[in-house]
Amino acid sequence: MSQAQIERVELDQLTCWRVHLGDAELLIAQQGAQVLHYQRAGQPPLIWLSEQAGYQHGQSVRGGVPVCWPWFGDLQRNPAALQAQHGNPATAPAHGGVRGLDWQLQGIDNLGDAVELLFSFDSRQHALPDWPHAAELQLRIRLDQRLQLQLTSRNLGDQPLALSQALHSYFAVSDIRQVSVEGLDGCRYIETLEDWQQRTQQGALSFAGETDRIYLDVPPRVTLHDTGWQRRIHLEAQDSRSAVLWNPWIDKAQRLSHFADDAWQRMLCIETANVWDDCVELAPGASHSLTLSLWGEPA
Ligand SMILES: O=P(O)(O)OC[C@H]1O[C@H](O)[C@H](O)[C@@H](O)[C@@H]1O
Repeated sequence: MSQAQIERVELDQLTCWRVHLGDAELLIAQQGAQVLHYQRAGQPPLIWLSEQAGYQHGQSVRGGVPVCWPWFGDLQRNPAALQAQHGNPATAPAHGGVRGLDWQLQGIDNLGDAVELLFSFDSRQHALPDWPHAAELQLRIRLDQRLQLQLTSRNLGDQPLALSQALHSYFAVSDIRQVSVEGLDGCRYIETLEDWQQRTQQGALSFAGETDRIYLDVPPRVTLHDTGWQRRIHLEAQDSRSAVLWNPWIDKAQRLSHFADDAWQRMLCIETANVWDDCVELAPGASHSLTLSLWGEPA
Protein backbone atom coordinates (compact mmCIF):
# COMPACT_ATOMS: atom_id res chain seq x y z
CA MET A 1 0.00 0.00 0.00
CA SER A 2 1.29 3.48 -0.81
CA GLN A 3 1.82 6.07 1.90
CA ALA A 4 -1.06 8.13 3.23
CA GLN A 5 -1.78 11.49 1.63
CA ILE A 6 -2.63 14.16 4.14
CA GLU A 7 -3.83 17.65 3.38
CA ARG A 8 -5.01 20.55 5.44
CA VAL A 9 -8.36 21.97 4.30
CA GLU A 10 -10.48 24.81 5.62
CA LEU A 11 -14.23 24.23 5.91
CA ASP A 12 -15.76 27.63 6.58
CA GLN A 13 -14.23 28.56 9.99
CA LEU A 14 -12.71 25.17 10.80
CA THR A 15 -9.28 23.76 10.05
CA CYS A 16 -9.58 20.14 9.01
CA TRP A 17 -7.27 17.30 7.97
CA ARG A 18 -8.15 15.09 5.03
CA VAL A 19 -6.40 11.73 4.91
CA HIS A 20 -6.34 9.24 2.04
CA LEU A 21 -4.84 5.80 2.65
CA GLY A 22 -5.47 2.93 0.23
CA ASP A 23 -9.23 2.85 -0.34
CA ALA A 24 -10.02 4.91 2.78
CA GLU A 25 -10.87 8.57 3.17
CA LEU A 26 -11.01 10.27 6.54
CA LEU A 27 -11.75 13.90 7.43
CA ILE A 28 -11.06 15.32 10.90
CA ALA A 29 -11.78 18.79 12.27
CA GLN A 30 -9.10 20.12 14.59
CA GLN A 31 -11.84 21.71 16.70
CA GLY A 32 -12.96 19.00 19.09
CA ALA A 33 -10.62 16.53 17.33
CA GLN A 34 -13.86 15.54 15.64
CA VAL A 35 -13.88 12.88 12.95
CA LEU A 36 -16.29 14.23 10.34
CA HIS A 37 -16.21 11.69 7.54
CA TYR A 38 -15.02 8.12 7.07
CA GLN A 39 -15.60 6.12 3.93
CA ARG A 40 -13.98 3.26 1.99
CA ALA A 41 -14.16 3.20 -1.81
CA GLY A 42 -17.09 1.23 -3.16
CA GLN A 43 -19.05 1.48 0.11
CA PRO A 44 -21.43 4.04 1.50
CA PRO A 45 -19.88 6.17 4.28
CA LEU A 46 -19.52 4.44 7.63
CA ILE A 47 -19.88 7.71 9.52
CA TRP A 48 -22.77 10.09 8.91
CA LEU A 49 -22.30 13.83 8.52
CA SER A 50 -25.31 16.12 8.33
CA GLU A 51 -25.88 17.77 4.97
CA GLN A 52 -26.92 20.81 7.04
CA ALA A 53 -23.76 20.79 9.18
CA GLY A 54 -22.18 24.16 10.00
CA TYR A 55 -18.43 24.59 10.43
CA GLN A 56 -18.17 27.37 12.99
CA HIS A 57 -15.88 28.17 15.90
CA GLY A 58 -17.41 27.14 19.19
CA GLN A 59 -20.08 24.87 17.74
CA SER A 60 -19.97 21.10 17.54
CA VAL A 61 -20.51 19.88 13.98
CA ARG A 62 -23.68 17.78 13.60
CA GLY A 63 -22.54 14.27 12.75
CA GLY A 64 -19.17 12.56 12.72
CA VAL A 65 -17.74 11.55 16.08
CA PRO A 66 -17.97 14.36 18.64
CA VAL A 67 -15.96 13.79 21.83
CA CYS A 68 -18.13 14.26 24.92
CA TRP A 69 -15.94 15.13 27.96
CA PRO A 70 -15.52 15.73 30.93
CA TRP A 71 -19.15 14.73 31.32
CA PHE A 72 -21.70 13.12 29.05
CA GLY A 73 -25.13 14.65 28.35
CA ASP A 74 -26.84 16.73 31.04
CA LEU A 75 -24.43 17.13 33.96
CA GLN A 76 -27.40 17.04 36.34
CA ARG A 77 -28.07 13.44 35.24
CA ASN A 78 -24.52 12.45 36.15
CA PRO A 79 -23.36 10.96 39.48
CA ALA A 80 -22.98 13.33 42.43
CA ALA A 81 -19.17 13.14 42.28
CA LEU A 82 -19.18 14.69 38.79
CA GLN A 83 -21.68 17.40 39.71
CA ALA A 84 -19.66 18.30 42.83
CA GLN A 85 -16.66 19.11 40.62
CA HIS A 86 -18.59 21.81 38.77
CA GLY A 87 -19.36 25.31 40.05
CA ASN A 88 -22.87 25.45 38.61
CA PRO A 89 -24.27 22.17 37.21
CA ALA A 90 -27.54 23.83 36.14
CA THR A 91 -25.72 25.94 33.52
CA ALA A 92 -23.21 23.29 32.38
CA PRO A 93 -23.25 22.72 28.61
CA ALA A 94 -24.50 19.35 27.34
CA HIS A 95 -21.73 16.84 26.67
CA GLY A 96 -19.05 18.81 28.51
CA GLY A 97 -17.86 21.41 26.03
CA VAL A 98 -14.58 20.17 24.55
CA ARG A 99 -16.36 19.27 21.31
CA GLY A 100 -16.62 22.99 20.50
CA LEU A 101 -13.06 23.98 21.50
CA ASP A 102 -9.82 24.01 19.60
CA TRP A 103 -7.44 21.12 20.32
CA GLN A 104 -3.73 20.89 19.53
CA LEU A 105 -2.47 18.67 16.77
CA GLN A 106 0.54 16.96 18.36
CA GLY A 107 1.68 15.05 15.33
CA ILE A 108 0.95 12.97 12.27
CA ASP A 109 2.74 9.63 11.90
CA ASN A 110 2.77 8.22 8.41
CA LEU A 111 3.53 4.55 9.05
CA GLY A 112 3.15 3.16 5.52
CA ASP A 113 0.20 0.82 5.93
CA ALA A 114 -1.28 2.99 8.69
CA VAL A 115 -1.46 6.64 9.63
CA GLU A 116 -1.91 8.10 13.10
CA LEU A 117 -2.92 11.59 14.15
CA LEU A 118 -2.64 12.70 17.76
CA PHE A 119 -4.72 15.57 19.15
CA SER A 120 -4.68 16.90 22.68
CA PHE A 121 -6.62 19.23 24.93
CA ASP A 122 -5.22 20.55 28.23
CA SER A 123 -7.58 22.17 30.73
CA ARG A 124 -4.64 24.07 32.29
CA GLN A 125 -4.17 25.94 29.01
CA HIS A 126 -7.83 26.21 28.11
CA ALA A 127 -9.94 26.31 31.27
CA LEU A 128 -13.50 25.02 31.05
CA PRO A 129 -15.99 27.44 32.68
CA ASP A 130 -16.82 26.48 36.29
CA TRP A 131 -14.61 23.38 36.08
CA PRO A 132 -11.39 24.20 37.96
CA HIS A 133 -9.48 20.95 37.37
CA ALA A 134 -6.19 20.07 35.74
CA ALA A 135 -6.52 17.29 33.20
CA GLU A 136 -5.15 16.37 29.82
CA LEU A 137 -7.14 14.65 27.13
CA GLN A 138 -5.70 13.00 24.04
CA LEU A 139 -7.38 11.48 21.03
CA ARG A 140 -5.22 9.16 18.96
CA ILE A 141 -6.81 8.44 15.58
CA ARG A 142 -5.35 5.49 13.70
CA LEU A 143 -6.41 4.58 10.18
CA ASP A 144 -5.44 1.23 8.67
CA GLN A 145 -7.84 -1.47 7.54
CA ARG A 146 -9.98 -0.20 10.41
CA LEU A 147 -10.51 3.12 12.12
CA GLN A 148 -9.33 3.20 15.72
CA LEU A 149 -10.01 6.02 18.18
CA GLN A 150 -8.29 6.05 21.55
CA LEU A 151 -9.35 8.66 24.09
CA THR A 152 -6.96 9.04 27.02
CA SER A 153 -7.63 11.21 30.08
CA ARG A 154 -4.94 12.01 32.62
CA ASN A 155 -5.57 13.61 36.00
CA LEU A 156 -2.92 16.29 36.54
CA GLY A 157 -4.44 17.58 39.77
CA ASP A 158 -3.90 16.52 43.37
CA GLN A 159 -7.47 15.33 44.03
CA PRO A 160 -9.37 12.37 42.54
CA LEU A 161 -11.16 13.28 39.31
CA ALA A 162 -14.49 11.75 38.20
CA LEU A 163 -15.34 11.75 34.49
CA SER A 164 -18.08 10.56 32.19
CA GLN A 165 -17.45 10.56 28.46
CA ALA A 166 -18.36 9.22 25.04
CA LEU A 167 -17.21 8.90 21.49
CA HIS A 168 -20.57 10.04 20.12
CA SER A 169 -20.39 8.22 16.77
CA TYR A 170 -23.08 8.96 14.19
CA PHE A 171 -23.27 5.96 11.84
CA ALA A 172 -24.61 6.21 8.31
CA VAL A 173 -27.46 3.76 7.62
CA SER A 174 -29.55 2.92 4.56
CA ASP A 175 -32.78 3.43 6.51
CA ILE A 176 -33.11 3.29 10.29
CA ARG A 177 -36.09 0.93 9.86
CA GLN A 178 -33.84 -1.60 8.15
CA VAL A 179 -31.12 -1.86 10.77
CA SER A 180 -30.64 -3.68 14.04
CA VAL A 181 -27.95 -3.68 16.71
CA GLU A 182 -26.60 -7.01 17.82
CA GLY A 183 -24.70 -7.74 21.03
CA LEU A 184 -27.00 -6.05 23.53
CA ASP A 185 -29.26 -9.03 24.31
CA GLY A 186 -29.59 -9.37 28.10
CA CYS A 187 -28.03 -5.97 28.84
CA ARG A 188 -29.56 -3.65 31.40
CA TYR A 189 -30.54 -0.30 29.96
CA ILE A 190 -31.88 3.04 31.18
CA GLU A 191 -34.90 4.15 29.15
CA THR A 192 -34.41 7.93 29.34
CA LEU A 193 -37.69 8.51 27.48
CA GLU A 194 -39.75 6.70 30.17
CA ASP A 195 -38.67 8.36 33.36
CA TRP A 196 -35.17 6.84 33.24
CA GLN A 197 -36.52 3.42 34.18
CA GLN A 198 -34.14 0.48 34.19
CA ARG A 199 -35.07 -2.35 31.81
CA THR A 200 -33.45 -5.39 30.19
CA GLN A 201 -32.88 -5.78 26.45
CA GLN A 202 -34.42 -8.87 24.84
CA GLY A 203 -32.80 -9.93 21.55
CA ALA A 204 -31.44 -7.53 18.93
CA LEU A 205 -32.43 -3.86 19.08
CA SER A 206 -34.43 -2.50 16.16
CA PHE A 207 -36.00 0.91 15.71
CA ALA A 208 -39.62 2.01 15.35
CA GLY A 209 -39.63 5.36 17.17
CA GLU A 210 -37.51 7.84 19.10
CA THR A 211 -34.74 6.01 20.94
CA ASP A 212 -32.48 7.39 23.68
CA ARG A 213 -31.12 4.67 25.93
CA ILE A 214 -28.08 4.09 28.10
CA TYR A 215 -26.99 0.46 27.82
CA LEU A 216 -24.96 -1.05 30.66
CA ASP A 217 -22.75 -4.15 30.95
CA VAL A 218 -22.15 -3.83 27.20
CA PRO A 219 -19.85 -6.56 25.81
CA PRO A 220 -16.66 -5.61 23.94
CA ARG A 221 -18.25 -6.10 20.52
CA VAL A 222 -21.49 -4.57 19.23
CA THR A 223 -22.59 -4.88 15.61
CA LEU A 224 -24.78 -2.63 13.49
CA HIS A 225 -26.52 -4.85 10.92
CA ASP A 226 -27.85 -2.91 7.93
CA THR A 227 -30.00 -5.12 5.70
CA GLY A 228 -30.65 -2.25 3.25
CA TRP A 229 -26.96 -1.82 2.45
CA GLN A 230 -26.15 -5.47 3.21
CA ARG A 231 -23.43 -4.39 5.57
CA ARG A 232 -22.35 -5.05 9.12
CA ILE A 233 -20.36 -2.42 11.03
CA HIS A 234 -18.51 -3.86 13.99
CA LEU A 235 -17.59 -1.73 16.99
CA GLU A 236 -14.99 -3.15 19.31
CA ALA A 237 -14.40 -1.27 22.56
CA GLN A 238 -11.88 -1.50 25.38
CA ASP A 239 -12.38 0.04 28.81
CA SER A 240 -15.96 0.99 28.06
CA ARG A 241 -18.91 -0.99 29.41
CA SER A 242 -21.70 1.45 28.52
CA ALA A 243 -23.15 2.76 25.28
CA VAL A 244 -25.81 5.28 24.34
CA LEU A 245 -28.14 4.39 21.48
CA TRP A 246 -29.87 7.38 19.99
CA ASN A 247 -32.14 8.25 17.11
CA PRO A 248 -34.34 11.36 17.38
CA TRP A 249 -37.07 10.13 14.97
CA ILE A 250 -39.60 12.54 13.44
CA ASP A 251 -40.56 15.11 16.10
CA LYS A 252 -37.22 15.60 17.81
CA ALA A 253 -35.48 15.85 14.42
CA GLN A 254 -37.43 19.07 13.81
CA ARG A 255 -36.02 20.60 17.00
CA LEU A 256 -32.36 19.70 16.39
CA SER A 257 -29.87 22.20 15.02
CA HIS A 258 -28.16 21.50 11.68
CA PHE A 259 -30.35 18.47 11.10
CA ALA A 260 -32.71 18.00 8.13
CA ASP A 261 -36.29 17.05 9.00
CA ASP A 262 -35.87 13.64 7.36
CA ALA A 263 -32.25 12.96 8.38
CA TRP A 264 -33.32 10.68 11.25
CA GLN A 265 -33.87 8.00 8.59
CA ARG A 266 -30.20 7.97 7.58
CA MET A 267 -28.32 7.93 10.91
CA LEU A 268 -27.95 6.04 14.15
CA CYS A 269 -25.77 7.02 17.08
CA ILE A 270 -23.99 4.24 18.91
CA GLU A 271 -21.96 6.14 21.48
CA THR A 272 -19.13 4.21 23.07
CA ALA A 273 -19.17 5.54 26.60
CA ASN A 274 -18.21 5.58 30.23
CA VAL A 275 -21.47 6.74 31.81
CA TRP A 276 -23.89 5.95 34.65
CA ASP A 277 -22.31 3.22 36.80
CA ASP A 278 -19.41 2.95 34.32
CA CYS A 279 -17.92 6.42 34.94
CA VAL A 280 -14.16 6.84 35.32
CA GLU A 281 -12.48 7.83 38.56
CA LEU A 282 -8.85 8.89 38.28
CA ALA A 283 -6.49 9.16 41.23
CA PRO A 284 -3.97 12.04 41.03
CA GLY A 285 -1.54 11.25 38.19
CA ALA A 286 -3.63 8.34 36.89
CA SER A 287 -4.88 7.94 33.34
CA HIS A 288 -7.60 6.00 31.53
CA SER A 289 -7.94 5.09 27.85
CA LEU A 290 -11.17 4.24 26.08
CA THR A 291 -10.55 2.60 22.70
CA LEU A 292 -12.98 2.09 19.83
CA SER A 293 -12.14 0.16 16.70
CA LEU A 294 -14.62 0.01 13.85
CA TRP A 295 -14.86 -1.66 10.47
CA GLY A 296 -17.47 -2.77 7.98
CA GLU A 297 -18.01 -6.05 6.14
CA PRO A 298 -20.57 -7.29 3.64
CA ALA A 299 -23.56 -9.02 5.24
O1 LIG B 1 -27.84 17.94 20.26
P1 LIG B 1 -26.66 17.38 21.02
O2 LIG B 1 -26.26 18.21 22.22
O3 LIG B 1 -25.48 17.11 20.11
O4 LIG B 1 -27.09 15.98 21.62
C1 LIG B 1 -27.55 14.97 20.79
C2 LIG B 1 -27.98 13.74 21.60
O5 LIG B 1 -26.87 13.23 22.28
C3 LIG B 1 -27.08 12.03 23.05
O6 LIG B 1 -27.22 10.95 22.24
C4 LIG B 1 -28.24 12.13 24.00
O7 LIG B 1 -28.53 10.88 24.59
C5 LIG B 1 -29.44 12.72 23.32
O8 LIG B 1 -30.46 12.95 24.28
C6 LIG B 1 -29.10 14.02 22.61
O9 LIG B 1 -30.22 14.55 21.99
